[in-house]
Amino acid sequence: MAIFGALKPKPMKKIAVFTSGGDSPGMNACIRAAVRTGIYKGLDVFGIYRGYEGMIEGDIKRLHSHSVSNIIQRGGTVLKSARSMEFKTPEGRKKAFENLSAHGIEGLVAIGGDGTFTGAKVFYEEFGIPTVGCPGTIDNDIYGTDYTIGFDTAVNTALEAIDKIRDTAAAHDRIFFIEVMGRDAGFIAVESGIGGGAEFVMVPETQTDLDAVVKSLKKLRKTKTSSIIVVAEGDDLGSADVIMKLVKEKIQDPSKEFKVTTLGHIQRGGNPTARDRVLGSRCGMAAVEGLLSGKTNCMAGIMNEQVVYTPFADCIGLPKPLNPDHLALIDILSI
Ligand SMILES: Nc1ncnc2c1ncn2[C@@H]1O[C@H](COP(=O)(O)OP(=O)(O)O)[C@@H](O)[C@H]1O
Ligand SMILES: O=P(O)(O)OC[C@H]1O[C@](O)(COP(=O)(O)O)[C@@H](O)[C@@H]1O
Repeated sequence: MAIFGALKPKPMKKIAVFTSGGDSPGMNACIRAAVRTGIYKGLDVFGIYRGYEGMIEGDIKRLHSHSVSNIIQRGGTVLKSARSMEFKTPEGRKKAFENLSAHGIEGLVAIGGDGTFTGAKVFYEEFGIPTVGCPGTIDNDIYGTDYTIGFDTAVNTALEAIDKIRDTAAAHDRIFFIEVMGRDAGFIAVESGIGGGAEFVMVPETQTDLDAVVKSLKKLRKTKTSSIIVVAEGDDLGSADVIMKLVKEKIQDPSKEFKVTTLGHIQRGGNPTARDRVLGSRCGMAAVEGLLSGKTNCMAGIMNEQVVYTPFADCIGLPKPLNPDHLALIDILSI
């Protein structure tokens, strides 16, 4: 007799976890949580080293509870990360599938950003290995989670640098352009700008009005002797250096000194903050629980303090806009 009804998820015995794309502080907490949740639920858990590159090369090892001891406080990723061109080809993905099959791996936890989820989606659609993602990027530009793992640490790193630059900017009456990371998104710039008391924040999401900036800077000079301008690396006008030169040219005031500091990869490293450790741990656990309950092709994120599973298609395809209240705050508080 045929029995109809909802299909029960096939019981899983072996899963693997990997980190891919840009690394971010808190990824280790996420790995640790995925590994230990898997073991707690009776699974064999494997680690894939160097993301999709390691999947293609078969760089896959069994992980135990002690394999993830003493990593929660560390930046970077113990599984290493890589950007893999070969995974973008059907041949590369076939090799990856063969390696996973050889280990009997039936489910994946993919920790990374939108590129990682794009790869995971294509791979799932081709080979059907259930995959749940965790949002690991400092940029916070992923739909389906209030914050991404690593964002809070990156903002705090940028903030610490801005505080230090502010001391010397004030001492010498200088105008500083500080470039923070954010190829396509201005979240780090906005939050570090608010926290650092920046006069202006320039982000890829909005068109930067150079004339308005110059006008305001000239006006501000009557009340302030130094200024901090935070520029996201992907601003439409270019890098902090390019923007500084454009502003300098327009201000035409030889008494004013302009300086540029590019913070760069220090924002990607360092010990994760408490927030990133908790977020990483929650997402890692939710990813494994999601896999075991039959979820796939989606990301485990946290929205309003609750675990939420969002299809990869939405995480990749839907925009995550900046909070307009944050932008207004910068304008008002910089007078
Ligand atoms: N369209 C795609 N098809 C297959 N794999 C992809 C695709 N886009 C990205 N990937 C894989 O995901 C990896 C990580 O993506 P990347 O954009 O570098 O980082 P992030 O995940 O941090 O956004 C890439 O190196 C590539 O191997
Ligand atoms: O030096 P890399 O690895 O290209 O990383 C730089 C990039 O990392 C980021 O912080 C995050 O990028 P991902 O989306 O790939 O995680 C970008 O803002 C920045 O341009």
